[in-house]
Amino acid sequence: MPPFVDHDPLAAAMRPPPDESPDARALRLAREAEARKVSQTIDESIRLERQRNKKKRIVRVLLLGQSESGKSTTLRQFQRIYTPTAFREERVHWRAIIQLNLIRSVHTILAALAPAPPPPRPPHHTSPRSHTRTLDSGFDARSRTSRHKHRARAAPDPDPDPDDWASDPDTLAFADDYDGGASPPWEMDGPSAGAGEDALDVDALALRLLPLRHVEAYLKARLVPASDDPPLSQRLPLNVSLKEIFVRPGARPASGGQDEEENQRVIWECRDDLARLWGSERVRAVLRRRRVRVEEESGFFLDDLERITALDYMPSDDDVLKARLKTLGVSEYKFQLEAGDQRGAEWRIVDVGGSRFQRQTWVPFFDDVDAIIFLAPISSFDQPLEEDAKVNRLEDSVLLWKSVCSNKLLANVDLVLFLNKCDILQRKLESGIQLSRYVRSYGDRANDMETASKYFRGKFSAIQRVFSPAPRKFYGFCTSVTDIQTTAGILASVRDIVLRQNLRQIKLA
Ligand SMILES: Nc1nc2c(ncn2[C@@H]2O[C@H](COP(=O)(O)OP(=O)(O)OP(=O)(O)O)[C@@H](O)[C@H]2O)c(=O)[nH]1
Ligand SMILES: [Mg+2]
Repeated sequence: MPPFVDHDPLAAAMRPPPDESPDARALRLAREAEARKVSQTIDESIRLERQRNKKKRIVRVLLLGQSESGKSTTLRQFQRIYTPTAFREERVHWRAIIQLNLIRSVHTILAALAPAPPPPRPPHHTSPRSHTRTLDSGFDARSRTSRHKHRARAAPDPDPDPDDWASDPDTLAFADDYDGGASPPWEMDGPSAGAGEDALDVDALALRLLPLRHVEAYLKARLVPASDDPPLSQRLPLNVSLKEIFVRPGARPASGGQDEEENQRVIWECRDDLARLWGSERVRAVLRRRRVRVEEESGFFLDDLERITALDYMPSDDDVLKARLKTLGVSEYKFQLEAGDQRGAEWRIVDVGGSRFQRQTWVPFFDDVDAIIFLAPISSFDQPLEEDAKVNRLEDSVLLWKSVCSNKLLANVDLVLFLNKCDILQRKLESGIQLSRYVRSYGDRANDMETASKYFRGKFSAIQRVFSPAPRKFYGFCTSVTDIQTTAGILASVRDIVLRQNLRQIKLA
C-alpha cells in the first residue's frame, strides 16, 4: 500500500518556485496583494447586494371583482403610470382588440334592427323584475349563508331611519319582488322616428358591412393561438358565452404586418356606412325602443369613428383603457418604485378573470398578498350577469365583497374598495333611470350621484365592518378607472396605503 501523501494540487501550483529570485518574489507579492484587494472589493459588493436584497420589499397586490368590473383596466393604469415607455410601446397591439370591439358594436346594432321581434327583455339590461336570485355568487359557502340572511332580512326593507341606513349592511335590498310593469311593451317603429331622414336600407347596409365579418374571423383566429388545443369552446362550461373575446395569459394580440394593414383598410372602406348606421336617427330610435344601449357596453368606439377608421389609426392611451379584452386565467405585472422612501420596492400586481367559473382560481393567491383592490362597478345596478341573466350584477358584487371581507385567509390583508364606473352611474342617473327601482332599499333618496355614491359607500363599509374576522380600516374610493386624471391620484393614495401597511408588517415581523 503506498504511503499516504498530503497532496493539495492547488497549493502545489500556488507555491513559489524554489529558485525564485528577489525581483521575481517582489513582483509576485505585489500581484498577490493586488489580487487580494480585488477579491475584498468583490466580497464587499456581494455583502452590500445581499443587504440590499434583504431590504428590498416585494409588495403583492391582488385585483378582485366580478367580470367587467375594471380589474384589467386598473392594471393598465398602473402600467401607464409606472412603466410608461413599455405601455406606449404596447399600444400598437391594442389596435386589433379595438377593431374587434368596434365590429362587436356593429353586430349588436344590426341584431337589434333585425326584423324578427326580439325577446321582450334584451340581455344587456333587465327590468328589476328579472332579478330572481338563484345562484351562489361567492366562492365559498359563507357567501351563501350570508346571502340567505341578507335575503330574509331584505324582504320588508326596514331602513326607517335615514341616519341609520349605513350601519346595517343587510338593508341593501334588491327589487326581486318588484312586479315590473315598468317594462314598456314592445313597439314597432313609430312614424316619428327619424322624421325627415332618408330611409335607411338596413339589408343593403348590412350586406356592405359584411367584410367586417371576415376581419372579425381573421382577428379571432389570430388572437386565440393555434396551439390552443382543444378549442376554447370545448374547455369552457357550456353556459359561458364566447361572444366576448379573450386571449390566454401570455398570448398577446399580434400587430403590424400586411394583414393588419389590410384589416384597417377594410374598416376604412366601411367608414361611410358605419357613420350612416350610427348617425341615423331612425336607428337610434329603434335602439331606444328596444332598449339596446350599445353606447354603455364595454369597448364602445362608435363615437370615435372618424379616428378609429383612419388608415393610419394608432390607439391612444384612452383607447387602450377603454378597450375590452376579457381576462382568462391570471396575469402578473411587476414594476419597481423609482422614487420616494420605497425606492427599489418591487410591486407585483395580480389580475385575475372575474367570471364565476374563474373565481375558484383566486384562492391560491390569498396566501401571500399584502393588499386587495376590490372593484365593484356600481353602475351595474340595472344589468344582469353575463354568466347568468337571472342575477343582478350589483348584487353579485355585494355578495362577492361579503365573501372577501369574511374570508379568514384574508383577515390581515388590507382591502381597498373601488366603487367603480361612477361616470356611467352618473350618466344613468342623469338620464332619469331610477336607482330605487332596482335597489329597493335606496328608498326615496335623491336620484343623484352624490347621494347614490354616499349610499353605496355606507353599505359596502358596513359590510366590511360586520363581516371582517378582525377589525380593519375602510378604504373606499369612488372611481372611474378609465379616467386618466382622477385615477392617477387615486392610485397614488392606494400606493401609500399599501406601503404604510407593508412597513407596519415589516416592523412587526
Ligand atoms: N366608462 C367606464 N368604463 C370602464 C370603467 N372601468 C372599466 N371600464 C371598461 O369596462 C370594460 C371592462 O373592464 P375590464 O378591466 O376589462 O374588466 P375586468 O374586471 O378585467 O373583467 P374580466 O377580465 O372579465 O374579469 C373595459 O372596456 C373598460 O374600459 C369605468 O370606470 N368607466
Ligand atoms: Mg380582466
